[in-house]
Amino acid sequence: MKDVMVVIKLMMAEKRDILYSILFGVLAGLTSVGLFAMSGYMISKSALAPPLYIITIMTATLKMFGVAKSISRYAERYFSHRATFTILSNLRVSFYEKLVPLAPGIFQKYRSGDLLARIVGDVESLQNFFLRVFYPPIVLVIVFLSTIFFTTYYSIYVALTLFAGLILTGFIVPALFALRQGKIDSQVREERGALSTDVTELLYGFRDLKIYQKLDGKEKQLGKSADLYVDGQEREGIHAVFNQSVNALVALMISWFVLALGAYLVTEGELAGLFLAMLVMISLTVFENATPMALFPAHLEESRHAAARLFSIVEGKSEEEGSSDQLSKEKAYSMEMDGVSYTFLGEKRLTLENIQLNIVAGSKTAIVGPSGSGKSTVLQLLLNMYLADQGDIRLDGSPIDSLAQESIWERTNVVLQENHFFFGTIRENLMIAKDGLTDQEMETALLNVRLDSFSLEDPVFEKGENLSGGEKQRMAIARAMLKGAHVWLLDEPTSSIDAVTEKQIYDQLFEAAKDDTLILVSHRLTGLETMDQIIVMEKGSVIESGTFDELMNKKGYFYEMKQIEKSVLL
Ligand SMILES: Nc1ncnc2c1ncn2[C@@H]1O[C@H](COP(=O)(O)OP(=O)(O)OP(=O)(O)O)[C@@H](O)[C@H]1O
Repeated sequence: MKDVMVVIKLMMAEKRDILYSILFGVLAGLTSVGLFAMSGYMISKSALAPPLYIITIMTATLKMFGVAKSISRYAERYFSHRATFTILSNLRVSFYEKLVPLAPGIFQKYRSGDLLARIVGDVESLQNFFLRVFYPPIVLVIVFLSTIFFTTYYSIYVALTLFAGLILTGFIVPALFALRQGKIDSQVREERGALSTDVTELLYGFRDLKIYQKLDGKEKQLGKSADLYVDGQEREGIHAVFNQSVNALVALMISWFVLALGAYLVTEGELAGLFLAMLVMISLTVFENATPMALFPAHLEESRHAAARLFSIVEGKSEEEGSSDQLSKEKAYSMEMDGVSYTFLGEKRLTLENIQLNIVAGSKTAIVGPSGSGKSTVLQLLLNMYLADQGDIRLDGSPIDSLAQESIWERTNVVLQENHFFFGTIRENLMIAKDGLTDQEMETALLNVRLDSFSLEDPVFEKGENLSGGEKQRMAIARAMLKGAHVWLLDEPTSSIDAVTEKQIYDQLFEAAKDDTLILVSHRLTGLETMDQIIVMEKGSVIESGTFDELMNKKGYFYEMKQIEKSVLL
């Protein structure tokens, strides 16, 4: 229920539309009852051949009720849907804001398809919360109680019958069906998550599945998930319609009972026959509002589950949480790690163990070591993408957890091993580096990374499919150069680039970063002579550090690696 309270809190931002929805909902309900009551009364009254002016007044009142009913029903739909869409949009924004600080750690816990199913599907399920759970019962109770109050004036017995009908169709019948509907709904949600996960797997792995001729198997699996989901939806639909039909049947039987009771009261002389048709019409109409209540528990359960599934992802994170200290925009900052250890979620072995690092502001550092030794993880920790399990990380002397994440990302030029490119043009992909970039700045950046054969108008396909590995890396470097921050975190930025181009790019890059702090993760050991510091990692630990000459003179691990590299290159 805690999660539903979060939704209610977000909903309350739309108080005005909620009030209008209730107000017009009540008006629509009352005018509808009034319209039918009047028509019932008019039929009986007309049979007694009243003067023409009475019939004219009654006809005019009937028309007035008809028009008022249509207008208020329209207004109710308008305000309730407007409120729903605004609430959904608030919900998406609030959820996204909570999700951002958790990324990319979130991908260790959830598969992307499942995340997508939650963000799209569960948020969408919550639209029923306001439309079908929150305000309709308020409207129903007000309309019903007003009608019952009106009916007591004519017959207390009919009023009591209507009251019993309200309890039966509004609460008892829906509660009887609620349990089974809840089970079906939760199955359908699971099936939706599974289908979404299978679809994303197939889309991401399409090429490899084709090459390894395993596409058929995956497609069959996807087909099965789709069939299960469709079957689930069918079951859900049938059960929902059955619930509504049973509720409608109960409502109809109560109207029959009102007719029989009314007829008996007329014969007993306790009710004027003139009002019998009116009371029956009232009963038929007032239950119109109660029939949708059959789905109330199902929608409530669905909303509760959807909210719980959604907020379980961001549990414990509130918007107020997080630090607000900022790093300086103007200058390069220092970075320190003191006894830092880190283990990936679900892993048993330590990924990083007791790391000591001291990166002086404005210095150039290389981190080298065999594949899997933890170099990239160090960069991720310095970016505050992952949180260290033990030890302290300080940026510019401040503990990393006292700094706003945004400020760290804003002050760093980052090139990771995998960089994302969006569908669009080269210009659009470069423009994400910084606001207000001019075409000339972007063209210079392309020239600096030797991509001047590209024009800013050239297309970029989804995930940069039409760019080679080296071109993608050069685009990523260009983007980092355009950002203009004073700290550089580069994770093997030129691994797919030929040696000549690599040298030219590094010349430009080191010139641009001459006063900045720079960390370069590299497999290659060439060109490290000018670095202020080289950190050598193995199996999650720093095993050596020093300048190029110091490490070569030491004749340790780095020296050995250098000898192997030389022998391979010769
Ligand atoms: N998301 C993850 N979940 C679990 N384990 C991970 C994850 N990412 C990396 N690892 C593991 O952590 C260890 C360190 O990985 P890391 O990427 O930091 O190494 P690296 O030195 O940068 O390697 P490479 O030079 O191949 O890029 C590896 O053993 C890797 O298997």
